[in-house]
Amino acid sequence: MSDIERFEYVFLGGGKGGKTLAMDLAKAGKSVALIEKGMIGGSCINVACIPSKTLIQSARNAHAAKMAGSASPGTDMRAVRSRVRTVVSEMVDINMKGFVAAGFDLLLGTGRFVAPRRIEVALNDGGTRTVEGTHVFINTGTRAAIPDIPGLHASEPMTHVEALDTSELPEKLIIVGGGYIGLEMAQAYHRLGSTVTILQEMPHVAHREDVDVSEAIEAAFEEDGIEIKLGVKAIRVEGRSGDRVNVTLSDGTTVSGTHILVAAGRTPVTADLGLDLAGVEIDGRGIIKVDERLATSALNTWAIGEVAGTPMFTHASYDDYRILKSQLSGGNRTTHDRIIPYAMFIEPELGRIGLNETEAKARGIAVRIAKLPMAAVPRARTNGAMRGFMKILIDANSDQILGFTMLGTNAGEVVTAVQMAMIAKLPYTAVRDSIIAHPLISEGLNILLLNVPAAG
Ligand SMILES: Cc1cc2nc3c(=O)[nH]c(=O)nc-3n(C[C@H](O)[C@H](O)[C@H](O)COP(=O)(O)OP(=O)(O)OC[C@H]3O[C@@H](n4cnc5c(N)ncnc54)[C@H](O)[C@@H]3O)c2cc1C
Ligand SMILES: NC(=O)c1ccc[n+]([C@@H]2O[C@H](COP(=O)([O-])OP(=O)(O)OC[C@H]3O[C@@H](n4cnc5c(N)ncnc54)[C@H](O)[C@@H]3O)[C@@H](O)[C@H]2O)c1
Repeated sequence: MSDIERFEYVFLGGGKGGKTLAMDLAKAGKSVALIEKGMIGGSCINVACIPSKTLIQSARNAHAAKMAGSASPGTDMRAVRSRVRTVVSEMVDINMKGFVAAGFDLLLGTGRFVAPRRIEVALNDGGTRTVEGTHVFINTGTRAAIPDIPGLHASEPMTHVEALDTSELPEKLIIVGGGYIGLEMAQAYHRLGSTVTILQEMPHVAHREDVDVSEAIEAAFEEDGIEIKLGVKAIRVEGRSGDRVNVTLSDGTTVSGTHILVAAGRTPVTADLGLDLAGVEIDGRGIIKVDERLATSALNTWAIGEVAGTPMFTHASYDDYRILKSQLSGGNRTTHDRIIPYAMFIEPELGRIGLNETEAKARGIAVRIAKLPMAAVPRARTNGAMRGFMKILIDANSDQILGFTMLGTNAGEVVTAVQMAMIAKLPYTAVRDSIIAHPLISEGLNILLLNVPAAG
């Protein structure tokens, strides 16, 4: 074993929360090491949010040109990939500059615990280093889960990693999974010119949402020409992605395509970390067990982001950073009761903060509900974006806003406005009676909130 190098703080994996805390601590003069196997800035920047939102924007541009009546010259996937790569590499560069400016010790290689808070790193350019931290943070993320379907592995399916870095437009794309990645990629590739079929084993896509939301997404996608097969399991895959694939379904039918993309959830990156040697416990799914301070079962060993079971969003990993910063400096911020908003970047866009109807019912919370079709919002009409609706949940006995879901153009931004009202604990009437500029999409909130049933 190489000599042991000692640091006050060691980070295994450089995801959103970890890299941010590492930079903060290093800037404050602490001795810090960050071990990263290759993705400077983490998965969001390299293989997830940033390349996907860049690809989605290219697909939107192609769609808008088509809607405006421009002759469709066909997609130049080399140009699309080149744009994605440029945006990613610029952001990697910004991250690298931030790392250098912060001045922590960056170990490029794969880390593995060999003892509590001691990690051996197989360096990418050869050799090993062993580092030990007074505090250690695990921020290794997740990777695409490949369901155990006969023939699927052998078909060499794409995951988001390949789908976001290709110069080849699939002629007929089969997507396994109708969640975030499946839906975002399905619409993007359809707009770029692929024929797309989504296979979703649950009764609906976006299965964590209320059924009216899922059904509206299904209707919008089907109207656009994306095929969705609901409530079916793929039971066998034959062929190879990139050439020809045939998928046999549980209902006895077969779907054929040229490519297959798996978007069926995530597996935590914990299996090869030597966590048993570190005294760090995992649960049955391989997720690191943490308490509400993000402390693991081992002394001074913490976990951050998806590997700790934090909801799978960059802003949630970032909030883990806030929690750990607070914990290290004697504060008391925890994961308890935090409300995490999210947006799904499809059109119509999906955004949500707080409870939906299904969750309120399951928790026995009495609510008043108001719903407004996007067609009632003037700006949605001017934009030709009338699909979807807004839905708000108000406490039955007070005027507090408990949750807001929107399927419609700019949903993520409108959700943020509602989120601010919720943080300020404003009664819904304050938002209802506020002057919102005309014709913004947010103006729909004025109209929506007029429809809230009276209390009692
Ligand atoms: C296609 C896709 C699109 C997404 N879009 C969005 C979006 O629009 N908005 C949003 O909020 N979220 C989005 N997400 C989720 C978001 O990317 C993650 O929640 C976010 O990146 C947080 O990740 P993290 O902090 O848990 O770790 P990650 O960012 O995954 O970082 C883990 C790091 O650990 C490194 N690592 C792993 N093992 C080792 C080891 N043994 N040694 C050294 N290094 C190691 C990895 O290389 C990686 O850099 C998307 C995800 C995907 C897959
Ligand atoms: N806009 C965003 O913020 C964004 C974008 C992409 C990803 N993400 C994050 O990444 C996470 C992972 O995304 P994801 O799409 O892989 O997971 P997901 O959990 O969102 O969706 C996976 C879907 O696949 C289905 N499924 C699972 N196994 C299947 C099978 N064998 N056959 C057919 N369907 C199957 C599930 O029922 C589920 O609906 C998301 O939960 C989200 O938190 C966020």
